[in-house]
Amino acid sequence: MAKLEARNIGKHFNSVQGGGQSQQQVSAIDNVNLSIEDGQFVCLVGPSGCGKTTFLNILAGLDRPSEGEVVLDGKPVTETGPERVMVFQENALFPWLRVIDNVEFGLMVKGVEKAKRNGIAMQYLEMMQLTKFADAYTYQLSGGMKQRVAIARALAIDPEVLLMDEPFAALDSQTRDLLLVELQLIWARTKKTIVFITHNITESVCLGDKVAVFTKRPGTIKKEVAVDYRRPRLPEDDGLREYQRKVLDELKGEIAAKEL
Ligand SMILES: Nc1ncnc2c1ncn2[C@@H]1O[C@H](COP(=O)(O)OP(=O)(O)OP(=O)(O)O)[C@@H](O)[C@H]1O
Repeated sequence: MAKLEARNIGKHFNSVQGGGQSQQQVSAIDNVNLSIEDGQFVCLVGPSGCGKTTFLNILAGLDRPSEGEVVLDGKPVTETGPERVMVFQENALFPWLRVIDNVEFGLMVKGVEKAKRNGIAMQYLEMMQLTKFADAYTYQLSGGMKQRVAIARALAIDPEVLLMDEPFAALDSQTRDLLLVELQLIWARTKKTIVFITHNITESVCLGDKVAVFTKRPGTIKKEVAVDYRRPRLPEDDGLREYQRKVLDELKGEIAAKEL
């Protein structure tokens, strides 16, 4: 049985036009089907505006589909739950809290007592090589460090599924390359199921067991490219080129040349 399954998901939004004069329905995604195994790393790629974030929000239970259903461990998902945690692109940390308090936050909400949550948070900060920065405020950190704090905060809650919306998009390429390897090591250690949106084809084949390629809006999955290559993978690995080409071939018809 799949860990997480999207069945015929569609989503329409009502968008207001002409200063509120008329309403138009925008179909963001249509008939999206995706089956994700326990512990699998799945990347989602597609043209801008094809509905990837909409789809991830629906997997998280942050939004409801207009059609279809999401099934987690055989049960329909109707709302958010502690077993699924989102990691956003940037600016998702609380700037008024220290790093350690950010990582402890979800545990505090769950009612875990102070000493225990501090121990758990320190363990994840150590995993992310941020122990020295536990007492720093987030404005004192680089972009890459902030994203590592965000990942530590998500892992500290011990979710079964991590839903990551372009978490490395705002990083410089050197930091991103380091985090690509770190994330694979953490994933191997924690055995989480991960769904990861990216615009970057290299990133998608470096991370994913499979890459689901979306069409342009209304987005639907046109192809799943399986990436059967050793880990940890480095973005510059020659063996990943054939998978990059496969993903690119699928994307070509969907994307304006300037986006490639
Ligand atoms: N709350 C909303 N109300 C109206 N339209 C919306 C809403 N959310 C998303 N949309 C529309 O749905 C479509 C898909 O948006 P979405 O953000 O999911 O795409 P995306 O693939 O994640 O885009 P990008 O790659 O640029 O981040 C877009 O046309 C967007 O304008």
